[in-house]
Amino acid sequence: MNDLPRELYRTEQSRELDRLAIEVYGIPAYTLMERAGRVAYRVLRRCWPQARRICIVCGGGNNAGDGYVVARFALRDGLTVRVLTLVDPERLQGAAGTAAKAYLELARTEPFTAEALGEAEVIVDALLGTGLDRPVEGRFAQAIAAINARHLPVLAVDIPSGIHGDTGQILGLAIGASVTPTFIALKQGLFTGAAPDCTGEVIFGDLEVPPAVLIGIEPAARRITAADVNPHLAPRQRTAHKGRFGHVLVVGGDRGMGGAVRLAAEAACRLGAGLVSAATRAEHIAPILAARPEIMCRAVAGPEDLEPLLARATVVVLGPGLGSSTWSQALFERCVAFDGPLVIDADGLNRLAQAPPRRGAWVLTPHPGEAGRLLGCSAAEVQADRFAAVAALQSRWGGVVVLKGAGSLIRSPALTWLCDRGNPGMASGGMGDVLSGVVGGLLAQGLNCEAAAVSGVWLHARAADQAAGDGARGLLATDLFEPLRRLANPK
Ligand SMILES: NC(=O)C1=CN([C@@H]2O[C@H](COP(=O)(O)OP(=O)(O)OC[C@H]3O[C@@H](n4cnc5c(N)ncnc54)[C@H](O)[C@@H]3O)[C@@H](O)[C@H]2O)[C@@H](O)CC1
Ligand SMILES: [K+]
Repeated sequence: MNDLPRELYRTEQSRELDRLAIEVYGIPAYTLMERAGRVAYRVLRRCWPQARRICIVCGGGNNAGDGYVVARFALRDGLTVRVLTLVDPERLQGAAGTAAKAYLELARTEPFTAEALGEAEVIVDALLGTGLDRPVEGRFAQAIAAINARHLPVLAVDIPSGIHGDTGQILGLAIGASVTPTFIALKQGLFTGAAPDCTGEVIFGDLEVPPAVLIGIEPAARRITAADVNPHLAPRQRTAHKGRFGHVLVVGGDRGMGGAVRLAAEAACRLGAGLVSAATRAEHIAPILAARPEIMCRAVAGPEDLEPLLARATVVVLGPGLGSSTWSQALFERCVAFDGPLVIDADGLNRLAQAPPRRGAWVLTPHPGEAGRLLGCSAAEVQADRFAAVAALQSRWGGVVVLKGAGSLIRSPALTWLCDRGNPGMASGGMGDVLSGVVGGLLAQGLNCEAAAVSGVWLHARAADQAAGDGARGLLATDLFEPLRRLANPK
């Protein structure tokens, strides 16, 4: 994954890049297709070196053209190749028509049937690429369902058929691939929405297109890499003291939800905040202190009790376990007026939905359900276009917005960032509380909202990957603390 470029593009931009490569840089369309097919074939051989029987399923566009090139390379290597078509190869146009013709000079194709998948060991999905412009139905849907039903290794050419390249949404039905070699530019939809369940490993081929082609087309989003994060985590000076690293105040933990405060507060400690306080219900004080004596715990009965704490805080994390009582409402109202950076999560976001204040220096960290409540739509509608949702949230609420979920998105006034790390073990209670504390801990050390959100999301996901090891099921939020500490001190 580390070899992937960091720039992400929309499909219309990737088409423009193709056009520039062809028209301005003089690379013939068929040459690009040959290179795409060669990359895909190499990936196939590398992933399944023992496979001898390959089935290539082709649609009617350039994605199919890539498939015909793969078929030709496979034939040349003496593999048993079956090309199954959804569109008569004689009808293919342009470079795809050339690729189909070159294959037909060597061998025949057959119309797609589920039975014709026969004894295949690997299936190549060359049905639909970035030209997908409507929901998959009819024969295409039947073909995708039949391929998925085989549970065989599948290589998806450029993008799994049925996935929309801009949103990662499944339009109707999509191929579940094991690996997706993708070309020229990374499509932003490969890494979020439903796509992470469908792509398998994404492998990039630049098709030898000169980097100059990319100049002038502003990427739609950026993948976060270590290079974006580690410069913010420079080694500390020997003379450092805790007064230099901020004071995080975590506010939340209504009755029955004290754990959320403890998780956020400990996460802020683990990221290196100088001091961390928690303001919560009286009954949570003893258990939090027993578990983590480094956290300064204060019982708050109402907003007046917050005053001395807010006076000392440099950052407030508002929301973990905050609940929806009158106590919660009063604390919320006082804290959103805090004169410093804020992280708002969980119940804090639900309160924001009811009373819309707008404020610059904050990081909002909704999951799709909370994002839906803020935008007045369903979580499913948020998931259908996460890029649009995070942009709408940021434009309405200001600050920096983190839309959580596979392929977390971070939207600042200037940029959209995407995190392609993390694992399904993070789908467990308390993970969001840890993230809000991580971001708070980074803000306390002087990072701005964008840098804290980008770095926090990435460190949190990387910590979860390290903690999960070989198995995501059963991962606990507290398992992230040790790897977080390691990651907060990059070598
Ligand atoms: N020169 C280029 O432009 C290159 C393109 N490449 C390949 O070309 C692909 C894009 O090619 P195209 O723009 O021809 O698009 P596609 O190959 O994705 O297919 C478009 C065709 O599918 C039809 N279609 C769209 N949605 C459908 C649906 N739901 N059900 C049935 N049919 C549907 C369209 O009407 C159109 O005929 C890329 O994904 C990539 O694989 C690569 O060969 C690299 C170079
Ligand atoms: K495809």
